[in-house]
Amino acid sequence: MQVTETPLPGVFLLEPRRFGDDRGFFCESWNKARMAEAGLDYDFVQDNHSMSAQLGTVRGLHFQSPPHAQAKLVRCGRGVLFDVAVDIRKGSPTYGQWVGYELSFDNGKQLLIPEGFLHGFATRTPDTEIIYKCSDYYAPECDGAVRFDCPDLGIDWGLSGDAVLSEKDAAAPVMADFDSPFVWEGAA
Ligand SMILES: Cc1cn([C@H]2C[C@H](O)[C@@H](COP(=O)(O)OP(=O)(O)O[C@H]3O[C@@H](C)C(=O)[C@@H](O)[C@H]3O)O2)c(=O)[nH]c1=O
Repeated sequence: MQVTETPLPGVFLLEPRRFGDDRGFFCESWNKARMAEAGLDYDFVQDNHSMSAQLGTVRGLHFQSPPHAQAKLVRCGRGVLFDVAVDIRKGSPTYGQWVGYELSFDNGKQLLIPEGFLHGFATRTPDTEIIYKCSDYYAPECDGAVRFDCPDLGIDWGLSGDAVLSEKDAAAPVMADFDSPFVWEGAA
């Protein structure tokens, strides 16, 4: 597993080693003990899998607030998506900054997003599947969102038309109207 920290400290790009043979490939997409040795010690308790039919679907930007905040380990099961993390920890030197990476079935890359970040993605192919591990269970009462196209964030999603959104995501507030429940606890 190649592990690379992104420009947002705490957010990591993971590239599992793929063992190819005549049948296809094999990879370990998560190995708790090995990742703990690399400093990424997470207890994931829920796996999520969604499919977005239309190219240009955006899900996000989402978070769960404490006491049910979630770290997530994200990968693409089919097609291509653009995955984004945004720092929303008040007082963080990188508050409001984002990183985005193309995750695809072909490249096998994964994004590790800790608590205190928004997460969202845009699909770059039809019928795109995302699979992600979460460090806490779904808690709808802690569910929150920020508009994916908030001008203060200025995320370049690479969309060629209007995004396909859920009603909930279309009604999400922009950063200026959003009071983050997360506070930066200092450099690790
Ligand atoms: C997230 C979630 C949803 N649901 C249900 C609630 C609802 O009826 C249906 C669809 O939920 P949503 O519209 O919130 O699904 P979606 O917009 O795909 O939400 C997800 O987006 C990505 C970007 C994330 O990071 C996730 O944490 C999650 O927020 O699934 C669960 O049962 N468990 C879950 O963990």
